[in-house]
Amino acid sequence: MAPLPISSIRVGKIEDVQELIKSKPNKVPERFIRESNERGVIVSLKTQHHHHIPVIDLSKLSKPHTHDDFFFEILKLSQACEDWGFFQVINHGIEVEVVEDIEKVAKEFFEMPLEEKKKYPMEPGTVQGYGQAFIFSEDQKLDWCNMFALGVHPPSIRNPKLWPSKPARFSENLEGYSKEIRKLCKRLLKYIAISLGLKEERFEEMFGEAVQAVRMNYYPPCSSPDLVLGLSPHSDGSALTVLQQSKNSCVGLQILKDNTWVPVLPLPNALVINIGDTLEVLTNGKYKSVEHRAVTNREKVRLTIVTFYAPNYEVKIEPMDELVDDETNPCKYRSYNHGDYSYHYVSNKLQGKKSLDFAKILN
Ligand SMILES: COC(=O)C(/C=C/C1=C(C)CCCC1(C)C)=C/O[C@H]1C=C(C)C(=O)O1
Ligand SMILES: O=C(O)CCC(=O)C(=O)O
Ligand SMILES: [Fe+2]
Repeated sequence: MAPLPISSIRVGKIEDVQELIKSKPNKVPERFIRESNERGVIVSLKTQHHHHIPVIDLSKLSKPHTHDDFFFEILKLSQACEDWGFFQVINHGIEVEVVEDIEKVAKEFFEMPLEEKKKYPMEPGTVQGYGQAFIFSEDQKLDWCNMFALGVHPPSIRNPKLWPSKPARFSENLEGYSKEIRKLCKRLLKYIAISLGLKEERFEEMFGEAVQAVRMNYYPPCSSPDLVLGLSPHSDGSALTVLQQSKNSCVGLQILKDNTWVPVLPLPNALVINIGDTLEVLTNGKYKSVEHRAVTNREKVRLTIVTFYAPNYEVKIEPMDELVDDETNPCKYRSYNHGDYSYHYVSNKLQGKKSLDFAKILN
């Protein structure tokens, strides 16, 4: 996947949000202020009667007591993927230390002086390194967030110069964490295949050497959270995304359901999973990639660690034959190469589900 030509992109000054609040804690620069229709309203969990995203107990799938337990959980999973595009997993089997260790080094990374973080810059037109991704013009609004993103697997997508030497255990912890998350993604894809009535290796065989990337999002507190967004609305280009919210995290992630922004309540020791654009295409729209965004709050920092898991760039993507029926369920997306979609995805600003127009067959 070739980077964009840097010389053609003028993005203006991108202020570092952590530095901004140190020097002017009560000021929100114009470039962060959203139009009134897109502002991040914080939806209180106490006063609103929300439905919450489904919770899947993975121990019921890996060690079911009965056949019924297994199939009930698979049914819950298929409903979660169809109706929500999001769910949380509990009893996922990843050791608490692995989850805590990555959070610790991520926090330490963001808390280092700017000069140190600037050694790993995200250049305009690229998506790896420290900075703000998906900015392509001088008048584009900025998110109230600092990001650090790295390609992890296969090794060919890594840029070793961007793997930081400080904090000391950053790379070691990220390697360990990524191995565990990769195993989890493979397991989830097996269960998702079963939920679709497919053989369990279907996705693993199709994906080849899957691409895996990580993005750490650090949302500093904001004096006017109602004017800004932590992260613009988007769907993920991946097949699956795994999101870890920091321990004792406040609510920040919201998903768009029936035209309402629904907050995702952080649960202890749970991971949030969402269906990406690639699974939406493969399932011919049966499972949906759902638009989501992050909002900020006045008091607390929020940190999330997000893994994108996707097929190898060489893989041809198209709705699976089993999920297409010319009469009752016609094909909604064209075939394309996953590398081309990745390039398209990262060369456009985050804008709801717009990236998927790339693949839609318009009637
Ligand atoms: C919100 O999405 C992203 O930040 C993102 C970026 C992923 C990537 C890196 C950080 C480095 C290596 C390449 C890659 C593009 C995977 C989303 O990635 C999605 C988009 C596609 C397409 C995909 O495969 O993952
Ligand atoms: O930080 C969050 O809550 C959302 C992050 C996210 O959606 C992303 O990084 O793609
Ligand atoms: Fe996302």
